[in-house]
Amino acid sequence: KGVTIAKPIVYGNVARYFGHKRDDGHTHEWKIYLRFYNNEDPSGYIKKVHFKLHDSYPNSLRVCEEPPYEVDETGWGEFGVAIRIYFKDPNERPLNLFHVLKLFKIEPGAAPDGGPMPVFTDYLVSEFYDEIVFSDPSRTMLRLLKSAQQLPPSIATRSETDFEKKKSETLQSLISAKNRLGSEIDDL
Ligand SMILES: Cn1nnc2cc(CO)ccc21
Repeated sequence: KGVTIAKPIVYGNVARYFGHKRDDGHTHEWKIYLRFYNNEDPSGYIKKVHFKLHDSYPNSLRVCEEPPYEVDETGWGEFGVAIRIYFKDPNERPLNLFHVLKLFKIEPGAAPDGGPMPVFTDYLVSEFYDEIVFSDPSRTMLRLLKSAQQLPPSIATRSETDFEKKKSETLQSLISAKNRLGSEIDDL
């Protein structure tokens, strides 16, 4: 019968340049986050979320026991962050995601030697859309997955990228490309 439930997620980071280097060497404040699409409240089926920062951060393993699943920090460097999602159903293995913290844009060829130049833009977003797919979840897990409610829309939970707009634009470009290709084939 094979039941699969897909839960759309968005994860990534936003970053803002202070405008200068602070005495402690920090140049940016940033937030790394895991959000669920349509602002769904996953706390019914998610036990906790771990964010493993660079080892040189004090207590580099940050744990979120409830939503919002995010870490606010300041710093100067970009590095990989391991995100681990633990589910309430002990039969569901924890899920690992990986996100490279992005603080600056790279302007190719902007450096004096023609190489890439990191540019400190005021505000930057680096986020990705993905899905958690549950295959044949247990009866209890299935109930929890289906009963998830929506969270009250708060500023914090609004995703930075308008994925609905991106989705329709992508669909439109695919349709026009298909038509163009079709007419080219007709002209052959
Ligand atoms: C790698 N990185 N980038 N920014 C950082 C800040 C700290 C805390 O002072 C530790 C490590 C950091």
